Amino acid sequence: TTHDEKLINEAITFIKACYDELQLSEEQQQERINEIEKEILQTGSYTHKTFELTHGAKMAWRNSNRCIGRLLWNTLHVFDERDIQTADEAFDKLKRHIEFATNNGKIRSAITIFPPRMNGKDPLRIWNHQLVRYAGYDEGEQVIGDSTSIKFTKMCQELGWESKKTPFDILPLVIQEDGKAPKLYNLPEEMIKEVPITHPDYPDLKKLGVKWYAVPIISDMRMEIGGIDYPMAPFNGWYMETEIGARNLADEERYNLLPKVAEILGLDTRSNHSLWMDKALVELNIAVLHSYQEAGVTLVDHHTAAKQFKSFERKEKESGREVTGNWVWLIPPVSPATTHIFHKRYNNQVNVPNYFYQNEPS
Ligand code: HEM
Ligand SMILES: N=C(Nc1cccc(CNC[C@@H]2CCCN2)c1)c1cccs1
Repeated sequence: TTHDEKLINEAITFIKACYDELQLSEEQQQERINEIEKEILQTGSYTHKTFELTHGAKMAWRNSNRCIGRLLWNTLHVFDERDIQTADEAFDKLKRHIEFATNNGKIRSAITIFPPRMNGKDPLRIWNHQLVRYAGYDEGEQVIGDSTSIKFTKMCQELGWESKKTPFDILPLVIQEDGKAPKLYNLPEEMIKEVPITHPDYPDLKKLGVKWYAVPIISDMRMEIGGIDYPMAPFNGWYMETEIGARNLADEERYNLLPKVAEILGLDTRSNHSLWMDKALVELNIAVLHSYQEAGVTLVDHHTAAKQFKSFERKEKESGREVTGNWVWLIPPVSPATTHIFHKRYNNQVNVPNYFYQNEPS
């Protein structure tokens, strides 16, 4: 079938599912399908109405197989910013997103949707993986900061970015307009909430001078709804503690804190069977939970998150929808077998609307 026929079919599939869920009549559905068919045949594409875009973004979250946080899919705050055209205007909307989502620590899940891909071209693109993230510097024998940011940090420096080279330098936003040269935007420090990591029983942990940022905002994925691609649609939720305590701060290739935590705990790090690494790991995750609680920043522990996911499974069944999921990503990296997720299987079929990886912008 031609490009237009393929798009018409994808649009019809989406409108039927979306209008059924919103309990809109068959007539409204058929009328809208006719209207879209006409627009596609005349222009090669079609434009979502805001209510379709809003529900589509929620359906995309609900279909995200790797996400344990899907119980709240219908509470997503959607900002429709498809009339934004310049990088400067986009920067203003990204600052608004950060402030709305942070909400002084009572995090609100949100997505800001910028113009869709048209004729294979992206009107706007963010080059950052997340709106807030730490820089990484490869100083030969040692890495300073977040090793996953080394390549992006080098690119920022080539674009003229200067920094203090601490382990926690907040990266600038890199926003590209219409395939042109990308522009750098520094986020106001006061806008970025961070959490110092301390432990209720081990005061010495504070001496590590470790912190993490409050709100994870993914800015490099493509949202697909009814055959339309949205290459710039940053979305945030809140963290599950293991992401910070068992991966970002624990991985050898990241901040590699387990040996330091073990020393503070006075553990015997000479033998594996003392399980010192496991003890250090659990205490680091306890510290992360404690620190975000102290700072009044929303965070969920992996047991609560798993229980919420169980509720999501029940609610979806009641709604007559099959839950799809990616077991490998859904089990938490700490004590996975203590959750129900570990002991069952999930159909990893990828449905649309959904969020996908996309080619790096250039
Ligand atoms: C509200 C709190 C939320 C929690 C606690 C949560 C938790 C998680 C966790 C722990 C992961 C695995 C991340 C990793 O291992 O790197 C994940 C993946 C994912 N989440 Fe959620 N999530 C939340 C909200 C959201 C929202 C609002 C969206 C989108 C609207 C979303 C979409 C996704 C997607 C697309 C992935 C897969 C990312 C990838 O493939 O790299 N989540 N989520
Ligand atoms: N809690 C979150 N964590 C999350 C969700 C999606 C993607 C990511 C980043 N994942 C990429 C890293 C790097 C490879 C494996 N994990 C984190 C959320 C981020 C945005 C909304 S929820």
